[in-house]
Amino acid sequence: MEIISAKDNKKVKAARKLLTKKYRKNSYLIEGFHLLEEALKAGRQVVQIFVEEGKLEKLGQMTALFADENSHSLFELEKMLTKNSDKLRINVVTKDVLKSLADSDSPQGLIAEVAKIEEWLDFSAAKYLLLENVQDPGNVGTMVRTADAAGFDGVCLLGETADPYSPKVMRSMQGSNFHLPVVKMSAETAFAAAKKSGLSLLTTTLSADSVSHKTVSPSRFALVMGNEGAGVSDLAVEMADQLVHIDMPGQAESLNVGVAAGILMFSL
Ligand SMILES: C[S@@+](CC[C@H](N)C(=O)[O-])C[C@H]1O[C@@H](n2cnc3c(N)ncnc32)[C@H](O)[C@@H]1O
Repeated sequence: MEIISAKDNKKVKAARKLLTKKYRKNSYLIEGFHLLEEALKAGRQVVQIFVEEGKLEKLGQMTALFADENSHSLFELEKMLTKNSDKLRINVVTKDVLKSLADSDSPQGLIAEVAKIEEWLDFSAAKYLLLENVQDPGNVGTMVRTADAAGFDGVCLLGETADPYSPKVMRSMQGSNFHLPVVKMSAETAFAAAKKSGLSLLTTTLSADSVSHKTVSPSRFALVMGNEGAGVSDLAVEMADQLVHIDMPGQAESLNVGVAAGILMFSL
């Protein structure tokens, strides 16, 4: 198999072009074997892989572990790997080329292009996290990961919330997006649908009419977290069944949104 090195200027350029958003319709990039493993476990379709030279065998071993007849994409991947078919593109590159193609400084040996799927969320389960205009990718990814860890049933990204497919959000989700639905929606649709399905809308705000989270214990709820600067919208306040805050005995004006969400997701 051919190995693309930094000397193959044209090929490196072509690879970079393939990975740019413009040339990827309905797909996104992940980095590292761990995230590829999570994507494969979730049965996602892998479109192409850039793997560091010397790590092809690791890729083969890992994907072979997942290959089974119930998982078409994994089965295909394994078949492609062994038969070197051109359907799934596997590009072997030198370490420095991989680094130059990656978004992060340490892509951990691999970049994979994964096809997007249509995700759906109907609010029929017990616990949902709604992020309203949360802009920091690290905050968004961390909250999705925490929602997964705390056993939430889905996360809605409302308004101007950071794109879940951006490399930074993808990295900080650490594969949790493969465990629970992460869906973009308008705030109006999400609040109305959550309430219609009988969930209590718990809006976090530091306003004087909010109550301490220790006093609320809803059985099914949607928790609304707000923007890092402006907090939640007026609509989230109007539609709320309960306005809640975490008591802060110290002098800080507010908590980081990811920290507040973490406390609430593990205590409500
Ligand atoms: C930095 S705060 C926004 C502060 C904004 N000035 C306000 O009044 O809401 C960002 C988000 O973190 C959450 N948050 C921060 N501190 C909180 C607290 N003590 N209790 C509950 N949520 C909190 C809320 O979701 C808030 O919208």
